[in-house]
Amino acid sequence: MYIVTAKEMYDIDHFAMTEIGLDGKLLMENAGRAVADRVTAIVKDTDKICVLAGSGNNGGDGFVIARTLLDKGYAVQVLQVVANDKILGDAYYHKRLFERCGGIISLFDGKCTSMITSNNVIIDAIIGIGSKGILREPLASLVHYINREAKKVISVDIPSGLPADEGKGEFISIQADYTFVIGAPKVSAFLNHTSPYYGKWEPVSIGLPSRAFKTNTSRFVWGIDDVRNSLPDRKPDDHKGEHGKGLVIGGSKEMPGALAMSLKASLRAGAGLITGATTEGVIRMLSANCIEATYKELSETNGFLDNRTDVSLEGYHAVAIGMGMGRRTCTGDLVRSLVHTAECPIVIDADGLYHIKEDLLDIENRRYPTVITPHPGEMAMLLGITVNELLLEPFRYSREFAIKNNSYVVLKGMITIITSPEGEQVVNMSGNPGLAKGGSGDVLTGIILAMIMQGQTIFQALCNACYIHGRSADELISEKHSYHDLLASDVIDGLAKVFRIIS
Ligand SMILES: NC(=O)C1=CN([C@@H]2O[C@H](COP(=O)(O)OP(=O)(O)OC[C@H]3O[C@@H](n4cnc5c(N)ncnc54)[C@H](OP(=O)(O)O)[C@@H]3O)[C@@H](O)[C@H]2O)[C@@H](O)CC1
Ligand SMILES: Nc1ncnc2c1ncn2[C@@H]1O[C@H](COP(=O)(O)OP(=O)(O)O)[C@@H](O)[C@H]1O
Ligand SMILES: [K+]
Repeated sequence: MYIVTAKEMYDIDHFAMTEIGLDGKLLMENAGRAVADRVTAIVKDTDKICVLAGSGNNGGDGFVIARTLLDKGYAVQVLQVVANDKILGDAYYHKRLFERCGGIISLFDGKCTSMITSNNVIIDAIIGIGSKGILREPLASLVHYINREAKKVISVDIPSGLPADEGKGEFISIQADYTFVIGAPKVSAFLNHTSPYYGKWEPVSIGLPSRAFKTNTSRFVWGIDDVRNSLPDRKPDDHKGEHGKGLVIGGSKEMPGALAMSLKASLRAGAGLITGATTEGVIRMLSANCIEATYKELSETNGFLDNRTDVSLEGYHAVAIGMGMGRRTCTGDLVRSLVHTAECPIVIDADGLYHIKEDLLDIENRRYPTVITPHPGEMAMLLGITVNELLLEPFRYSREFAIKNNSYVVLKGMITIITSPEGEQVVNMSGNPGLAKGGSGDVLTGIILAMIMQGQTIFQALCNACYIHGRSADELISEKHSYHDLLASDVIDGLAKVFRIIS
Protein backbone atom coordinates (compact mmCIF):
# COMPACT_ATOMS: atom_id res chain seq x y z
CA MET A 1 0.00 0.00 0.00
CA TYR A 2 1.53 3.29 -1.14
CA ILE A 3 1.34 6.49 0.94
CA VAL A 4 1.00 9.74 -0.98
CA THR A 5 1.22 13.48 -0.55
CA ALA A 6 -1.49 15.61 -2.19
CA LYS A 7 0.90 16.51 -5.00
CA GLU A 8 1.83 12.90 -5.62
CA MET A 9 -1.87 11.95 -5.74
CA TYR A 10 -2.53 14.66 -8.34
CA ASP A 11 0.52 13.44 -10.31
CA ILE A 12 -0.82 9.86 -10.14
CA ASP A 13 -4.28 11.01 -11.34
CA HIS A 14 -2.60 13.00 -14.09
CA PHE A 15 -0.45 10.03 -15.13
CA ALA A 16 -3.50 7.75 -15.21
CA MET A 17 -5.41 10.21 -17.37
CA THR A 18 -2.71 11.42 -19.77
CA GLU A 19 -0.32 8.44 -20.01
CA ILE A 20 -2.86 5.64 -19.64
CA GLY A 21 -5.92 7.40 -21.01
CA LEU A 22 -8.30 6.81 -18.11
CA ASP A 23 -11.11 9.33 -18.17
CA GLY A 24 -11.61 11.61 -15.12
CA LYS A 25 -15.38 10.96 -15.09
CA LEU A 26 -14.69 7.23 -15.00
CA LEU A 27 -12.24 7.59 -12.09
CA MET A 28 -14.87 9.63 -10.24
CA GLU A 29 -17.49 6.97 -10.97
CA ASN A 30 -15.11 4.27 -9.70
CA ALA A 31 -14.29 6.30 -6.58
CA GLY A 32 -17.93 6.98 -5.72
CA ARG A 33 -19.01 3.39 -6.36
CA ALA A 34 -16.14 1.93 -4.35
CA VAL A 35 -16.95 4.19 -1.39
CA ALA A 36 -20.71 3.52 -1.67
CA ASP A 37 -20.00 -0.23 -1.55
CA ARG A 38 -18.07 0.17 1.67
CA VAL A 39 -20.73 2.49 3.11
CA THR A 40 -23.41 -0.15 2.64
CA ALA A 41 -21.37 -2.48 4.84
CA ILE A 42 -21.50 -0.10 7.81
CA VAL A 43 -24.96 1.52 7.59
CA LYS A 44 -28.35 -0.04 8.26
CA ASP A 45 -31.00 -0.36 5.50
CA THR A 46 -33.20 1.92 7.56
CA ASP A 47 -30.60 4.66 8.02
CA LYS A 48 -31.30 8.10 6.57
CA ILE A 49 -28.22 9.37 4.77
CA CYS A 50 -27.18 12.93 3.92
CA VAL A 51 -24.27 13.47 1.52
CA LEU A 52 -22.56 16.86 1.89
CA ALA A 53 -21.11 17.84 -1.49
CA GLY A 54 -18.53 20.61 -1.96
CA SER A 55 -17.23 22.40 -5.01
CA GLY A 56 -14.36 20.21 -6.21
CA ASN A 57 -13.92 16.63 -7.32
CA ASN A 58 -14.45 15.45 -3.74
CA GLY A 59 -18.00 16.83 -4.08
CA GLY A 60 -18.17 15.00 -7.42
CA ASP A 61 -17.42 11.74 -5.62
CA GLY A 62 -20.26 12.67 -3.25
CA PHE A 63 -22.79 12.88 -6.13
CA VAL A 64 -21.72 9.42 -7.38
CA ILE A 65 -22.04 7.98 -3.86
CA ALA A 66 -25.51 9.53 -3.50
CA ARG A 67 -26.67 8.12 -6.88
CA THR A 68 -25.29 4.65 -6.10
CA LEU A 69 -26.98 4.55 -2.69
CA LEU A 70 -30.24 5.87 -4.17
CA ASP A 71 -30.18 3.06 -6.74
CA LYS A 72 -29.70 0.54 -3.95
CA GLY A 73 -32.84 1.84 -2.27
CA TYR A 74 -31.35 3.89 0.57
CA ALA A 75 -33.04 7.06 1.83
CA VAL A 76 -30.40 9.51 0.66
CA GLN A 77 -30.29 13.19 -0.21
CA VAL A 78 -27.56 15.69 -1.00
CA LEU A 79 -26.85 18.92 0.80
CA GLN A 80 -24.77 20.98 -1.61
CA VAL A 81 -22.59 23.28 0.53
CA VAL A 82 -21.53 25.71 -2.24
CA ALA A 83 -23.41 27.77 -4.84
CA ASN A 84 -24.58 26.10 -8.07
CA ASP A 85 -22.06 27.95 -10.23
CA LYS A 86 -19.20 26.36 -8.24
CA ILE A 87 -20.04 22.83 -9.39
CA LEU A 88 -18.12 22.37 -12.63
CA GLY A 89 -16.55 19.76 -14.93
CA ASP A 90 -16.75 16.10 -13.94
CA ALA A 91 -18.51 16.99 -10.68
CA TYR A 92 -21.24 18.84 -12.62
CA TYR A 93 -21.64 15.85 -14.94
CA HIS A 94 -22.20 13.53 -11.97
CA LYS A 95 -24.48 16.04 -10.27
CA ARG A 96 -26.70 16.00 -13.38
CA LEU A 97 -26.75 12.16 -13.40
CA PHE A 98 -27.88 12.16 -9.77
CA GLU A 99 -30.65 14.66 -10.52
CA ARG A 100 -31.81 12.71 -13.56
CA CYS A 101 -32.04 9.58 -11.41
CA GLY A 102 -34.51 11.44 -9.20
CA GLY A 103 -32.02 12.58 -6.57
CA ILE A 104 -32.92 15.52 -4.35
CA ILE A 105 -30.38 18.31 -3.79
CA SER A 106 -30.81 21.03 -1.15
CA LEU A 107 -28.64 24.11 -1.10
CA PHE A 108 -26.83 24.96 2.15
CA ASP A 109 -28.10 28.38 3.22
CA GLY A 110 -25.24 29.20 5.57
CA LYS A 111 -27.19 28.31 8.68
CA CYS A 112 -26.55 25.10 10.49
CA THR A 113 -29.25 23.01 9.13
CA SER A 114 -31.58 20.41 10.51
CA MET A 115 -30.41 18.04 7.77
CA ILE A 116 -27.33 17.29 9.86
CA THR A 117 -29.40 16.13 12.83
CA SER A 118 -32.38 14.57 11.05
CA ASN A 119 -30.19 12.05 9.19
CA ASN A 120 -28.34 9.34 11.05
CA VAL A 121 -25.44 9.12 8.61
CA ILE A 122 -23.48 12.06 7.21
CA ILE A 123 -21.24 11.43 4.22
CA ASP A 124 -18.59 14.12 4.11
CA ALA A 125 -17.63 14.97 0.53
CA ILE A 126 -17.09 18.68 1.24
CA ILE A 127 -13.38 18.97 0.42
CA GLY A 128 -10.69 16.39 -0.29
CA ILE A 129 -7.01 16.83 -0.97
CA GLY A 130 -7.63 20.20 -2.62
CA SER A 131 -8.05 21.86 0.78
CA LYS A 132 -5.91 25.01 1.05
CA GLY A 133 -5.24 26.79 4.35
CA ILE A 134 -7.76 26.84 7.18
CA LEU A 135 -11.38 26.16 6.22
CA ARG A 136 -13.25 29.38 5.41
CA GLU A 137 -16.76 30.36 6.53
CA PRO A 138 -19.45 29.23 6.27
CA LEU A 139 -17.83 25.77 5.96
CA ALA A 140 -15.83 26.21 9.17
CA SER A 141 -19.01 26.69 11.23
CA LEU A 142 -20.70 23.85 9.39
CA VAL A 143 -17.82 21.52 10.26
CA HIS A 144 -17.92 22.55 13.94
CA TYR A 145 -21.67 21.90 13.91
CA ILE A 146 -21.24 18.46 12.31
CA ASN A 147 -18.54 17.54 14.84
CA ARG A 148 -20.91 18.50 17.65
CA GLU A 149 -24.24 17.17 16.38
CA ALA A 150 -23.85 14.47 13.72
CA LYS A 151 -24.44 10.87 14.74
CA LYS A 152 -22.17 9.01 12.33
CA VAL A 153 -19.75 10.71 9.91
CA ILE A 154 -18.13 8.95 6.98
CA SER A 155 -15.50 10.99 5.14
CA VAL A 156 -14.63 10.55 1.50
CA ASP A 157 -10.87 10.40 0.84
CA ILE A 158 -9.92 12.60 3.79
CA PRO A 159 -11.86 14.33 6.58
CA SER A 160 -12.78 17.72 5.10
CA GLY A 161 -10.42 20.51 6.11
CA LEU A 162 -7.65 18.16 7.23
CA PRO A 163 -4.32 18.72 5.44
CA ALA A 164 -3.19 15.75 3.34
CA ASP A 165 0.48 16.50 3.98
CA GLU A 166 2.74 16.87 6.99
CA GLY A 167 3.92 20.17 8.44
CA LYS A 168 0.56 21.79 9.07
CA GLY A 169 -0.46 22.14 12.70
CA GLU A 170 -3.47 24.46 12.37
CA PHE A 171 -6.68 23.39 10.70
CA ILE A 172 -10.40 22.96 11.19
CA SER A 173 -11.37 19.42 10.29
CA ILE A 174 -14.26 17.04 10.26
CA GLN A 175 -13.89 14.40 12.94
CA ALA A 176 -14.81 11.26 11.02
CA ASP A 177 -15.91 7.92 12.37
CA TYR A 178 -14.78 6.25 9.15
CA THR A 179 -12.79 7.46 6.17
CA PHE A 180 -12.57 5.66 2.86
CA VAL A 181 -9.36 6.90 1.31
CA ILE A 182 -9.31 6.99 -2.45
CA GLY A 183 -6.50 5.18 -4.26
CA ALA A 184 -3.96 5.44 -1.44
CA PRO A 185 -3.76 6.83 2.10
CA LYS A 186 -2.40 10.34 2.41
CA VAL A 187 0.56 11.18 4.65
CA SER A 188 -1.68 12.76 7.30
CA ALA A 189 -3.19 9.34 8.05
CA PHE A 190 0.19 8.46 9.63
CA LEU A 191 0.86 11.52 11.79
CA ASN A 192 0.10 11.67 15.51
CA HIS A 193 -1.73 15.01 15.31
CA THR A 194 -3.86 14.33 12.22
CA SER A 195 -4.49 10.57 12.13
CA PRO A 196 -7.19 10.61 14.86
CA TYR A 197 -9.45 12.73 12.60
CA TYR A 198 -9.76 9.84 10.15
CA GLY A 199 -11.51 7.53 12.61
CA LYS A 200 -11.19 4.03 11.19
CA TRP A 201 -9.83 4.24 7.68
CA GLU A 202 -9.35 1.93 4.75
CA PRO A 203 -8.29 2.46 1.16
CA VAL A 204 -10.62 1.84 -1.78
CA SER A 205 -9.27 0.99 -5.20
CA ILE A 206 -10.49 3.06 -8.16
CA GLY A 207 -8.53 1.45 -10.98
CA LEU A 208 -5.44 3.65 -10.89
CA PRO A 209 -2.65 1.54 -12.42
CA SER A 210 0.21 0.48 -10.13
CA ARG A 211 2.62 1.97 -12.69
CA ALA A 212 1.19 5.37 -11.85
CA PHE A 213 2.04 4.84 -8.16
CA LYS A 214 5.50 3.37 -8.81
CA THR A 215 6.41 6.33 -10.99
CA ASN A 216 5.26 8.97 -8.56
CA THR A 217 5.94 7.83 -4.99
CA SER A 218 8.58 5.92 -2.98
CA ARG A 219 6.73 5.66 0.32
CA PHE A 220 4.67 2.64 1.34
CA VAL A 221 3.32 0.49 4.17
CA TRP A 222 5.22 -2.73 4.89
CA GLY A 223 2.84 -5.67 5.22
CA ILE A 224 2.98 -9.39 5.84
CA ASP A 225 3.37 -10.18 2.14
CA ASP A 226 6.47 -7.98 2.02
CA VAL A 227 7.87 -9.92 5.00
CA ARG A 228 7.10 -13.25 3.34
CA ASN A 229 8.71 -12.15 0.09
CA SER A 230 11.93 -10.92 1.65
CA LEU A 231 12.63 -13.04 4.73
CA PRO A 232 15.08 -15.81 3.74
CA ASP A 233 14.06 -19.40 4.50
CA ARG A 234 16.21 -21.54 6.77
CA LYS A 235 17.53 -24.47 4.75
CA PRO A 236 17.70 -28.05 6.09
CA ASP A 237 21.51 -28.05 6.01
CA ASP A 238 21.98 -24.62 7.63
CA HIS A 239 24.55 -24.19 10.37
CA LYS A 240 24.70 -21.47 12.98
CA GLY A 241 27.44 -19.57 11.19
CA GLU A 242 25.06 -18.83 8.32
CA HIS A 243 22.76 -16.88 10.59
CA GLY A 244 25.31 -14.49 11.88
CA LYS A 245 27.46 -13.85 14.86
CA GLY A 246 26.25 -10.70 16.57
CA LEU A 247 27.61 -8.59 19.40
CA VAL A 248 25.36 -6.63 21.74
CA ILE A 249 27.15 -3.97 23.81
CA GLY A 250 25.30 -2.35 26.66
CA GLY A 251 24.03 -2.73 30.20
CA SER A 252 25.17 -1.09 33.41
CA LYS A 253 24.60 -1.62 37.10
CA GLU A 254 21.46 0.53 36.83
CA MET A 255 19.98 -1.13 33.71
CA PRO A 256 21.08 -4.73 33.34
CA GLY A 257 17.75 -5.93 31.96
CA ALA A 258 17.94 -3.89 28.76
CA LEU A 259 20.83 -6.01 27.56
CA ALA A 260 19.01 -9.23 28.46
CA MET A 261 15.99 -8.19 26.35
CA SER A 262 18.13 -7.51 23.30
CA LEU A 263 20.09 -10.74 23.66
CA LYS A 264 17.04 -12.95 24.06
CA ALA A 265 15.10 -11.21 21.31
CA SER A 266 18.00 -11.56 18.92
CA LEU A 267 18.29 -15.28 19.58
CA ARG A 268 14.53 -15.80 19.26
CA ALA A 269 14.58 -13.88 15.99
CA GLY A 270 17.01 -16.32 14.45
CA ALA A 271 20.54 -15.06 15.12
CA GLY A 272 23.14 -17.86 14.94
CA LEU A 273 25.37 -16.73 17.79
CA ILE A 274 24.93 -13.79 20.12
CA THR A 275 27.43 -12.37 22.57
CA GLY A 276 26.64 -9.83 25.25
CA ALA A 277 29.53 -7.46 25.95
CA THR A 278 29.09 -5.78 29.31
CA THR A 279 30.36 -5.30 32.84
CA GLU A 280 31.31 -8.18 35.09
CA GLY A 281 28.38 -7.42 37.40
CA VAL A 282 25.82 -7.51 34.58
CA ILE A 283 27.26 -10.78 33.25
CA ARG A 284 26.84 -12.29 36.70
CA MET A 285 23.19 -11.23 36.74
CA LEU A 286 22.30 -12.31 33.20
CA SER A 287 24.25 -15.43 32.47
CA ALA A 288 21.98 -17.79 34.40
CA ASN A 289 18.93 -16.10 32.91
CA CYS A 290 19.94 -15.99 29.27
CA ILE A 291 21.94 -19.16 28.87
CA GLU A 292 22.00 -19.36 25.08
CA ALA A 293 24.12 -16.20 24.78
CA THR A 294 27.85 -15.99 25.33
CA TYR A 295 29.45 -13.12 27.23
CA LYS A 296 32.44 -10.85 26.94
CA GLU A 297 33.56 -8.83 29.91
CA LEU A 298 34.45 -5.19 29.27
CA SER A 299 36.13 -2.72 31.57
CA GLU A 300 34.00 -0.50 33.75
CA THR A 301 34.10 2.50 36.04
CA ASN A 302 31.72 2.24 38.99
CA GLY A 303 29.38 -0.18 37.19
CA PHE A 304 29.33 1.67 33.84
CA LEU A 305 31.22 0.64 30.72
CA ASP A 306 34.35 2.60 29.87
CA ASN A 307 36.87 2.64 27.07
CA ARG A 308 39.83 0.92 28.74
CA THR A 309 39.29 -2.51 27.14
CA ASP A 310 40.42 -2.94 23.57
CA VAL A 311 37.17 -4.42 22.16
CA SER A 312 37.88 -6.61 19.15
CA LEU A 313 35.00 -6.85 16.69
CA GLU A 314 36.73 -9.38 14.51
CA GLY A 315 34.47 -12.23 13.45
CA TYR A 316 31.22 -10.40 14.26
CA HIS A 317 28.79 -9.78 11.41
CA ALA A 318 26.90 -6.97 13.11
CA VAL A 319 26.94 -4.99 16.35
CA ALA A 320 24.18 -3.38 18.41
CA ILE A 321 25.18 -0.80 20.97
CA GLY A 322 23.58 1.44 23.56
CA MET A 323 20.85 -0.40 25.49
CA GLY A 324 20.97 0.27 29.22
CA MET A 325 24.53 1.63 29.14
CA GLY A 326 23.78 5.03 30.70
CA ARG A 327 25.14 8.44 29.81
CA ARG A 328 28.52 8.57 31.60
CA THR A 329 31.32 10.28 29.68
CA CYS A 330 33.53 7.18 29.96
CA THR A 331 30.81 5.10 28.25
CA GLY A 332 30.50 7.69 25.49
CA ASP A 333 34.18 7.25 24.69
CA LEU A 334 33.57 3.54 24.14
CA VAL A 335 30.59 4.15 21.84
CA ARG A 336 32.43 6.70 19.73
CA SER A 337 35.50 4.54 19.34
CA LEU A 338 33.42 1.53 18.22
CA VAL A 339 31.37 3.59 15.78
CA HIS A 340 34.67 4.76 14.36
CA THR A 341 36.29 1.34 14.03
CA ALA A 342 33.46 -1.19 13.40
CA GLU A 343 33.88 -2.75 9.97
CA CYS A 344 30.38 -4.24 9.93
CA PRO A 345 26.79 -2.94 10.24
CA ILE A 346 26.19 -1.21 13.57
CA VAL A 347 22.83 -0.55 15.23
CA ILE A 348 22.83 2.36 17.68
CA ASP A 349 19.97 2.60 20.15
CA ALA A 350 18.95 4.29 23.40
CA ASP A 351 21.86 5.91 25.31
CA GLY A 352 24.16 5.06 22.40
CA LEU A 353 22.27 7.75 20.46
CA TYR A 354 22.96 10.28 23.19
CA HIS A 355 26.69 9.55 22.92
CA ILE A 356 26.90 10.07 19.16
CA LYS A 357 25.03 13.38 19.09
CA GLU A 358 28.18 15.49 18.80
CA ASP A 359 29.92 13.08 16.40
CA LEU A 360 27.48 12.67 13.57
CA LEU A 361 30.26 13.31 11.08
CA ASP A 362 31.78 9.98 12.16
CA ILE A 363 28.50 8.28 11.22
CA GLU A 364 28.34 10.05 7.89
CA ASN A 365 31.89 8.92 7.06
CA ARG A 366 31.42 5.25 7.96
CA ARG A 367 31.98 2.82 5.10
CA TYR A 368 29.67 0.19 6.61
CA PRO A 369 25.93 0.52 7.24
CA THR A 370 24.80 2.47 10.30
CA VAL A 371 21.31 2.06 11.73
CA ILE A 372 19.88 4.41 14.35
CA THR A 373 16.68 3.46 16.17
CA PRO A 374 15.45 6.56 18.04
CA HIS A 375 12.07 7.15 19.64
CA PRO A 376 10.79 10.70 19.02
CA GLY A 377 12.55 12.11 22.11
CA GLU A 378 15.89 10.72 20.96
CA MET A 379 15.38 11.83 17.37
CA ALA A 380 14.48 15.36 18.49
CA MET A 381 17.62 15.38 20.66
CA LEU A 382 19.77 14.37 17.66
CA LEU A 383 18.19 17.07 15.51
CA GLY A 384 18.22 19.78 18.18
CA ILE A 385 14.48 20.42 17.82
CA THR A 386 11.42 19.81 20.00
CA VAL A 387 9.41 16.59 19.88
CA ASN A 388 6.39 18.63 18.70
CA GLU A 389 8.36 20.02 15.77
CA LEU A 390 9.55 16.54 14.87
CA LEU A 391 6.10 14.96 15.03
CA LEU A 392 4.65 17.64 12.78
CA GLU A 393 6.99 16.47 9.98
CA PRO A 394 8.48 13.09 10.89
CA PHE A 395 8.80 11.94 7.26
CA ARG A 396 10.76 15.02 6.21
CA TYR A 397 13.03 15.07 9.27
CA SER A 398 13.80 11.33 9.02
CA ARG A 399 14.54 11.57 5.34
CA GLU A 400 16.79 14.60 5.66
CA PHE A 401 18.70 13.01 8.56
CA ALA A 402 19.13 9.67 6.78
CA ILE A 403 20.42 11.24 3.59
CA LYS A 404 22.67 13.79 5.31
CA ASN A 405 24.19 11.28 7.74
CA ASN A 406 24.37 8.34 5.36
CA SER A 407 22.42 6.14 7.76
CA TYR A 408 19.26 4.09 8.13
CA VAL A 409 16.75 5.69 10.49
CA VAL A 410 14.09 3.72 12.36
CA LEU A 411 11.91 6.43 13.93
CA LYS A 412 9.79 4.50 16.44
CA GLY A 413 6.34 5.33 17.69
CA MET A 414 2.66 4.51 17.26
CA ILE A 415 3.65 4.02 13.66
CA THR A 416 7.31 3.54 12.82
CA ILE A 417 8.97 5.23 9.85
CA ILE A 418 11.97 3.43 8.36
CA THR A 419 14.19 5.46 6.02
CA SER A 420 17.16 4.36 3.94
CA PRO A 421 20.24 6.53 3.27
CA GLU A 422 18.80 7.00 -0.23
CA GLY A 423 15.57 8.43 1.21
CA GLU A 424 13.26 5.48 0.52
CA GLN A 425 10.59 5.32 3.26
CA VAL A 426 8.44 2.57 4.69
CA VAL A 427 5.85 2.72 7.42
CA ASN A 428 5.22 -0.11 9.85
CA MET A 429 1.73 -0.21 11.29
CA SER A 430 1.89 -3.36 13.39
CA GLY A 431 2.09 -2.89 17.15
CA ASN A 432 -0.17 -1.38 19.78
CA PRO A 433 -0.09 0.69 22.98
CA GLY A 434 0.87 -2.42 24.96
CA LEU A 435 4.36 -1.74 23.60
CA ALA A 436 4.53 1.66 25.27
CA LYS A 437 6.60 0.21 28.12
CA GLY A 438 10.23 0.06 29.13
CA GLY A 439 12.12 -2.64 27.27
CA SER A 440 10.06 -2.75 24.05
CA GLY A 441 12.73 -0.85 22.18
CA ASP A 442 15.48 -3.15 23.47
CA VAL A 443 13.52 -6.12 22.11
CA LEU A 444 13.22 -4.40 18.73
CA THR A 445 16.96 -3.75 18.60
CA GLY A 446 17.64 -7.43 19.26
CA ILE A 447 15.30 -8.45 16.43
CA ILE A 448 16.90 -5.89 14.11
CA LEU A 449 20.35 -7.28 14.87
CA ALA A 450 19.19 -10.81 14.06
CA MET A 451 17.45 -9.74 10.85
CA ILE A 452 20.48 -7.82 9.57
CA MET A 453 22.46 -11.06 9.71
CA GLN A 454 19.91 -13.21 7.82
CA GLY A 455 20.78 -12.30 4.26
CA GLN A 456 18.14 -9.69 3.45
CA THR A 457 19.08 -6.16 2.47
CA ILE A 458 19.56 -3.90 5.50
CA PHE A 459 16.41 -1.99 4.57
CA GLN A 460 14.32 -5.17 4.31
CA ALA A 461 15.84 -6.39 7.58
CA LEU A 462 14.68 -3.23 9.37
CA CYS A 463 11.20 -3.35 7.87
CA ASN A 464 10.82 -7.03 8.71
CA ALA A 465 12.09 -6.55 12.25
CA CYS A 466 9.62 -3.72 12.94
CA TYR A 467 6.72 -5.68 11.45
CA ILE A 468 7.55 -8.86 13.40
CA HIS A 469 8.04 -6.96 16.68
CA GLY A 470 4.69 -5.16 16.39
CA ARG A 471 2.88 -8.25 15.14
CA SER A 472 4.05 -10.22 18.14
CA ALA A 473 2.44 -7.60 20.40
CA ASP A 474 -0.75 -7.65 18.27
CA GLU A 475 -1.04 -11.44 18.45
CA LEU A 476 -0.53 -11.38 22.22
CA ILE A 477 -3.22 -8.72 22.66
CA SER A 478 -5.67 -10.67 20.53
CA GLU A 479 -5.11 -13.80 22.62
CA LYS A 480 -4.28 -13.56 26.28
CA HIS A 481 -2.80 -10.15 27.11
CA SER A 482 -4.10 -6.59 27.38
CA TYR A 483 -2.48 -3.22 26.71
CA HIS A 484 -2.07 -2.92 30.47
CA ASP A 485 -0.24 -6.12 31.30
CA LEU A 486 1.84 -6.81 28.16
CA LEU A 487 5.56 -6.86 28.96
CA ALA A 488 8.53 -6.54 26.66
CA SER A 489 9.59 -10.06 27.59
CA ASP A 490 6.15 -11.35 26.47
CA VAL A 491 6.89 -9.85 23.06
CA ILE A 492 10.00 -12.05 22.86
CA ASP A 493 7.91 -15.15 23.68
CA GLY A 494 5.32 -14.06 21.11
CA LEU A 495 7.87 -14.25 18.29
CA ALA A 496 7.32 -18.00 18.05
CA LYS A 497 3.76 -17.50 16.83
CA VAL A 498 4.70 -14.72 14.41
CA PHE A 499 7.32 -16.88 12.72
CA ARG A 500 4.76 -19.66 12.38
CA ILE A 501 2.28 -17.24 10.81
CA ILE A 502 4.88 -15.94 8.36
CA SER A 503 6.22 -19.29 7.23
N1 LIG B 1 -9.04 12.43 -11.23
C1 LIG B 1 -9.10 13.00 -10.05
O1 LIG B 1 -8.53 14.05 -9.84
C2 LIG B 1 -9.85 12.33 -9.00
C3 LIG B 1 -10.11 12.97 -7.79
N2 LIG B 1 -10.87 12.44 -6.85
C4 LIG B 1 -11.38 13.23 -5.74
O2 LIG B 1 -11.08 14.59 -5.93
C5 LIG B 1 -10.55 15.17 -4.75
C6 LIG B 1 -9.69 16.31 -5.09
O3 LIG B 1 -10.48 17.17 -5.86
P1 LIG B 1 -10.10 18.70 -6.13
O4 LIG B 1 -8.71 18.79 -6.59
O5 LIG B 1 -11.12 19.19 -7.05
O6 LIG B 1 -10.19 19.38 -4.73
P2 LIG B 1 -11.27 19.23 -3.54
O7 LIG B 1 -10.60 18.51 -2.45
O8 LIG B 1 -12.54 18.70 -4.01
O9 LIG B 1 -11.46 20.71 -3.03
C7 LIG B 1 -11.36 21.82 -3.88
C8 LIG B 1 -12.39 22.83 -3.50
O10 LIG B 1 -12.27 23.14 -2.14
C9 LIG B 1 -12.33 24.54 -1.97
N3 LIG B 1 -11.45 24.93 -0.89
C10 LIG B 1 -10.13 24.68 -0.78
N4 LIG B 1 -9.65 25.14 0.36
C11 LIG B 1 -10.68 25.72 1.02
C12 LIG B 1 -10.79 26.36 2.26
N5 LIG B 1 -9.75 26.54 3.09
N6 LIG B 1 -12.02 26.79 2.65
C13 LIG B 1 -13.09 26.64 1.84
N7 LIG B 1 -13.03 26.03 0.63
C14 LIG B 1 -11.85 25.59 0.23
C15 LIG B 1 -11.88 25.14 -3.26
O11 LIG B 1 -12.58 26.30 -3.44
P3 LIG B 1 -11.82 27.64 -3.95
O12 LIG B 1 -10.79 27.94 -2.89
O13 LIG B 1 -11.21 27.29 -5.23
O14 LIG B 1 -12.90 28.65 -4.00
C16 LIG B 1 -12.20 24.06 -4.30
O15 LIG B 1 -13.38 24.35 -4.96
C17 LIG B 1 -9.89 14.03 -4.04
O16 LIG B 1 -9.76 14.26 -2.65
C18 LIG B 1 -10.83 12.89 -4.37
O17 LIG B 1 -11.90 12.87 -3.45
C19 LIG B 1 -11.50 11.17 -7.13
O18 LIG B 1 -12.74 11.45 -7.67
C20 LIG B 1 -10.72 10.30 -8.07
C21 LIG B 1 -10.33 10.97 -9.27
N1 LIG C 1 1.22 3.09 20.98
C1 LIG C 1 2.06 2.30 20.31
N2 LIG C 1 1.63 1.63 19.21
C2 LIG C 1 2.50 0.85 18.52
N3 LIG C 1 3.81 0.65 18.85
C3 LIG C 1 4.27 1.30 19.92
C4 LIG C 1 3.45 2.15 20.70
N4 LIG C 1 4.20 2.66 21.70
C5 LIG C 1 5.45 2.15 21.56
N5 LIG C 1 5.50 1.33 20.48
C6 LIG C 1 6.69 0.60 20.00
O1 LIG C 1 7.42 0.12 21.12
C7 LIG C 1 8.81 0.37 20.99
C8 LIG C 1 9.25 1.32 22.10
O2 LIG C 1 10.59 1.66 21.94
P1 LIG C 1 11.34 2.63 22.94
O3 LIG C 1 10.57 3.87 23.12
O4 LIG C 1 12.74 2.73 22.52
O5 LIG C 1 11.23 1.80 24.30
P2 LIG C 1 12.29 1.49 25.42
O6 LIG C 1 13.35 2.55 25.34
O7 LIG C 1 11.50 1.59 26.67
O8 LIG C 1 12.79 0.13 25.17
C9 LIG C 1 8.99 0.92 19.57
O9 LIG C 1 9.24 -0.12 18.69
C10 LIG C 1 7.64 1.56 19.28
O10 LIG C 1 7.36 1.62 17.90
K1 LIG D 1 -13.88 14.84 2.43
